[in-house]
Order: sequence, then C-alpha cells, then structure tokens
Amino acid sequence: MATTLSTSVESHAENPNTKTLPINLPLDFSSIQSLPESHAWLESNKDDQIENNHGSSLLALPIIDLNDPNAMEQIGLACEEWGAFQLKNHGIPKSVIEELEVQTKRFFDLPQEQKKKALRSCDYPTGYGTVWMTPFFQQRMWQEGFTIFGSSDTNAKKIWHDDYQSFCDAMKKFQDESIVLIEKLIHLSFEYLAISEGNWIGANNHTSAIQLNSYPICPKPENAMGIAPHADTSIFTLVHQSQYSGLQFSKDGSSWFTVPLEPSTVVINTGDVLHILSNARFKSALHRVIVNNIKHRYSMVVHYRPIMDHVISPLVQDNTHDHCPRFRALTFKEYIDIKDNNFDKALSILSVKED
Ligand SMILES: O=C(O)CCC(=O)C(=O)O
Ligand SMILES: [Fe+2]
Repeated sequence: MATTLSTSVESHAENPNTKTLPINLPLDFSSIQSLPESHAWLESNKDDQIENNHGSSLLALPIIDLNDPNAMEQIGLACEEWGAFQLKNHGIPKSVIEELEVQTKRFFDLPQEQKKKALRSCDYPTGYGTVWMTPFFQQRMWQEGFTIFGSSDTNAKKIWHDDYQSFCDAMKKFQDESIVLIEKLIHLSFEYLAISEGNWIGANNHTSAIQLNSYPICPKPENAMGIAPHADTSIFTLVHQSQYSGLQFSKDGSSWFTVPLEPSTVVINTGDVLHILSNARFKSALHRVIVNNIKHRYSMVVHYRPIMDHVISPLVQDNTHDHCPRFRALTFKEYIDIKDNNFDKALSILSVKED
C-alpha cells in the first residue's frame, strides 16, 4: 500500500513557527478568529492572476465536452498546453456528486476532537490530517484533509462507530465512477500520443486514492495559502470543487488561472507519471489552491496512479517527436521515494541528460 499521496513526513525539519502543532495535525479552524503567524504567507496571492475570461480567451483553461467527436484531439492539446481541462458530459451521475458533497461536509463539520480519532500517522497514512506536502514548507496551509487509500471503512468506523456506512458508500461510488472516467481519458490520451494501450492498461497495475479537502473561511485570505504550488504524482487527477472556486493552474509558475466553478463539470489534471509516460509531451500540471473570506470551500479529488512495483518509463514512439527517452525507467515506488525527498525537483532528477 502507498505511504501517503506522495510523501512521508519523517524527513521534516522542525519548523519554529509550528512547533506547537504536530506536522500531521491541521489547525482547529473552529476556534480561530485571525490568521496565526504559522499560517501567514507573505506572497501567497501576489502573483499575477490571469483574467477568467473563459470561453473567449486563449488564456483560459479549456472546457471539453466528452461527447464531442473531437474530444480526443482537444484532450491531447489541453494536456500539452496546460496539463489540465474542465470536462463536461463526464458521466459521473449528479446523485453521486451530491451524496459525496453531503458526506464530505458531514465529516469536516465534526468537532476536531472527533476527526482526530482518525488522525493520519507515518505508519498509517490514511485518515484525517494536513496535506502531504506540509513538511516541505515553513508556513502551514489553510486546509484540512481526509485521505483514503482503498476502503474508508476502518477510519470511518473510528469516527462514527455505527453510522459510517453512508460515508463509505458515497466514497466508493465516487471512486468507482471516477476510475471509469479516468480510464476513458487514458484511452483517449494514449490514442492522441499514438501509444499502444497494451503498454499500460494491465489487469492490476493501477490504484487510486481519494483526497477530501476542506478550506474554511479565512480571516485574511490574501496572506493565506490553501495548498501551495505543486504537481501531483498521479497519471490523471480528477477534482470536484464544491461551494467556491480556488483551484488555480499556471503554465509558468508566476501567473495563475482560477478555474471557475462550472456546474456539471469536473476538473482533470495530468500528473508526473503521465508526464513521464508521454516523454514530457504532456505537462505535469502546476497548481495551487487559494482561499477566501466568503465561503467554506471543499474539494473531492481522485488520484489515479500505478501500483508501487509498476515500472514507469516513456512510452511515446512517434516520429514527430524526440525518440530519445527523456527519463530513466523506474518503479513507481522509487519515484515516490524521490518525490518524498525532493518534492518539485523529482522529475529533473530522473531526466536523462543529453550529450
Ligand atoms: O482543492 C483543490 O481544488 C485541489 C486540491 C489538490 O490539488 C490536491 O488535493 O492535490
Ligand atoms: Fe494537487
């Protein structure tokens, strides 16, 4: 089983600002009136914001209709340009999303004492806790999460004792529907890249994790950070944003596009593994989350990844692009270890240097 979504917490150097708050424990937001120093980011929102002129602007993240006959081409282009897109007619039933929202809110609305019964630890990396990348930053993020690898039963039982089944069912349905969708997207993107699917879709070579995120109303959002800039380790990640926008993507690391809250769409982004499989043709999408002082925001995320001993290496073999593999082959477990220790430098460590 995977450790965390990407990293373990052992390597964290102690941060003087957050000494009193264990690295895996979110702030108890219910008792906070002002932004604590530990959560104050000097430059969180100061970068350029790209206008959200979606629909007409070339700068906007594409909205793709999965029923469009040109969907394959559009998905491929979006993955090359942004590593992300919004998807409509994705096939996940509205009722599944609605129940997912109810159950997610039900969990995060609990008093922190209750949520702590399922606190994540280094040995048991599922459950309630801070976002996986917390150890890499001096400041804490304005976020609390719940991570599910496999089934949520064990953790849900710790919290609710009897009344846990509706939570587990909602998570399972969302996960199952998301996997069906993501496998369609893998099929389409491999077709775009002219990769034979036999190279990837093996019987049991993938796994998925759910990450529920809660971003409470923040007293000083301009100095807070929901989740700091990062790329996911996944092949594809699916995000449902609930109540408020806040997810942002960047092509250059300095200007950020806020993904609008579009009803009936999900956000899809590429991760490091697809970047490697595509021999760097597809981006590994750089993204972050900003917070607000208007509405409590939630997001429900599925990370679709290889299993730990699956060997990943570039699969692109077309003539229009560089034949040379840009990354060395390695198991997903080895990749996770590299990311654990090097965060945003992981891909460059794997790069095969050209002579
Ligand atoms: O909250 C979001 O919209 C995205 C969260 C995210 O990037 C993650 O969980 O990896
Ligand atoms: Fe992410």
